Amino acid sequence: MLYLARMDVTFPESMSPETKADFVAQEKEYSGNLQREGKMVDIWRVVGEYANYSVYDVADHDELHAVLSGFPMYPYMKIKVTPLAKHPNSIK
Ligand SMILES: O=C(O)C[C@H]1C=CC(=O)O1
Repeated sequence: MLYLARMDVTFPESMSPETKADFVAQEKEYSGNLQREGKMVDIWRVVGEYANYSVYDVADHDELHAVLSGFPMYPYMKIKVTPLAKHPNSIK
């Protein structure tokens, strides 16, 4: 099943730059692994915001929840998920 997720990240103002940098590095590794596994199909930055749109190809809602809640930044994210179905006009 395909899902579109929008993730907005907000760190507490009290978080140190070192801790933020550590989260960014952990996130990059986790995200890279998901992409290599084919579970994250794409990820795009929302221009001007600390947010992304990303597309997931996973078995079901439960697997998506496991993937999303595994992000190191998960406690600092607001996530909105939209399930995707094939559009009848798609030529792919
Ligand atoms: O930079 C971000 O958008 C936050 C984070 C969420 C997924 C990911 O790969 O990075």
